[in-house]
Amino acid sequence: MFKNLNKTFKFFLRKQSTIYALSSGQGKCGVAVIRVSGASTELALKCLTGLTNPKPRTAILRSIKHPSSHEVLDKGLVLWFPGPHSFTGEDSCEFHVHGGIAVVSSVLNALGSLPDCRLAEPGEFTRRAFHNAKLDLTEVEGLADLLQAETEIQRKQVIWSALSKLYNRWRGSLIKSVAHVEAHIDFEETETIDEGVLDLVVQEIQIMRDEIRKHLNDGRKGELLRTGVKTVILGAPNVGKSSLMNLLCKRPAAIVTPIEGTTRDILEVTLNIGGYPLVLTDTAGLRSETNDIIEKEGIIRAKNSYDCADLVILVLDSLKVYSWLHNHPPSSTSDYLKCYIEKLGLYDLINKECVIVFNKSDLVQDLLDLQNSEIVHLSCKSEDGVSNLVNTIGNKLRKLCGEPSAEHPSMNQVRHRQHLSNCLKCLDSSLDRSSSDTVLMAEHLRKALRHLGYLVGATTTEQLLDVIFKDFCIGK
Ligand SMILES: Nc1nc2c(ncn2[C@@H]2O[C@H](COP(=O)(O)OP(=O)(O)OP(=O)(O)O)[C@@H](O)[C@H]2O)c(=O)[nH]1
Ligand SMILES: [K+]
Ligand SMILES: [Mg+2]
Repeated sequence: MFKNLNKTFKFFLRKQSTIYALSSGQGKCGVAVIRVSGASTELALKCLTGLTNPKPRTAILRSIKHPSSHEVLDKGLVLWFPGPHSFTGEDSCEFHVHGGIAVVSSVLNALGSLPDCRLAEPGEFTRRAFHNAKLDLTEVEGLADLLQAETEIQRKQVIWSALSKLYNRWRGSLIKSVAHVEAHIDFEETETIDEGVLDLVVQEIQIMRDEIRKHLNDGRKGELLRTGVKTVILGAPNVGKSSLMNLLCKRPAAIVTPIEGTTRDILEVTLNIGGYPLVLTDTAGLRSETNDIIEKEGIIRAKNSYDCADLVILVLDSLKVYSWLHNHPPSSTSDYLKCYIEKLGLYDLINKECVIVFNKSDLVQDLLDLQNSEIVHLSCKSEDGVSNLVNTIGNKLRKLCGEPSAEHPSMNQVRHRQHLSNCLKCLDSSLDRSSSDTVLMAEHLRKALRHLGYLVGATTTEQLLDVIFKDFCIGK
């Protein structure tokens, strides 16, 4: 078996060429960083800069020349990171050159002229770091998220090391449990094993199962933070939905006119409110009395967005509320709201997170008494009430996404949820006390372990052997 492993490993080494790429942003910039990784890195350094035996991790100013024409391409800083103490785990180096397009492409071409050197594929540096056990899968995902994180809280949530630590702790404890159950099975007859071992395993599995269950019940907080909270603006025609959208995104994204039924298509903008990512959708005004087929289609689309929304911003026209109240004494604003929601056909609104906006407050004399923190007065015209609206939305977002912290990392990947749910199912089966079959229990635990392994991208056989040898001193 080891012989085969060695062969595979050598094959892998032979296949690995040295890769290079521009790792700072594309286009004109002050300094560009070109990264090289792989076995021929040292050779590349020597051919381009004449350096032999450079001091590791130290910036050295050198002329960078083409290896065959010896033409000076640029003068820049060069850094050498011998493996395994580099990002990828391989020998690596960096060229910090002037950021012009011509300079960058001439250095890339020079590297390309060396044997075994080729341009890196997207993500290849990270993939090599993963292969060399510099990062586990959750950390790789974390790095990708970090590069994409647009808002402050998203950045905070990219606490992949915390997630990775948590998953690896579960995995470590499960590896131990599997090893203990297997040893129990193997040594049952010889009575060299303590009976209490099995009870301890059951206890540990119960604790882990509860922890994973709690982690899974986080209300999709991490995922929301990663993909953005789907927020839909809804209301009757002409109440000012598109005006509200434009006000929040600070540009005339949607068409606003005094004509009812202006908006038909779904319009989406991405926003950052209080550090939380938001995908805001403007929709067609909801009404049943229209014969316009385009508007009808718009209303169907609005209802569809409502169905998959995480947050609803319900907009009303204050002037209409005012006159309705005048004509229907002694009704209250909450009576109006009930009728309004019913008329729009939003029966299950109660099950959604919702912010209610009484718009066009500039048109009424006295503000209506609302007595509800989820309702805000607003005038899109005078912009009165905007900060109150933003705060109210911000509170909702905090409720939906939570405040991620390193102590309570939340799941940010659908993939994590799948593997963890599968793992949980297996743990439940392993604890099914109706059968006292330890062989079956071990089988369920091994399956659970496999799912945690998929999660962090690791195999388990060797670690299992480690525990078996360490904990039981087999062959002593
Ligand atoms: N006085 C006043 N007028 C407003 C306010 N907000 C919007 N309006 C006006 O109300 C009219 C309708 O605004 P829109 O933003 O197009 O309303 P809508 O809800 O998107 O309309 P539809 O897309 O047709 O359903 C426009 O003439 C706006 O200028 C406000 O706060 N005060
Ligand atoms: K309109
Ligand atoms: Mg509109």
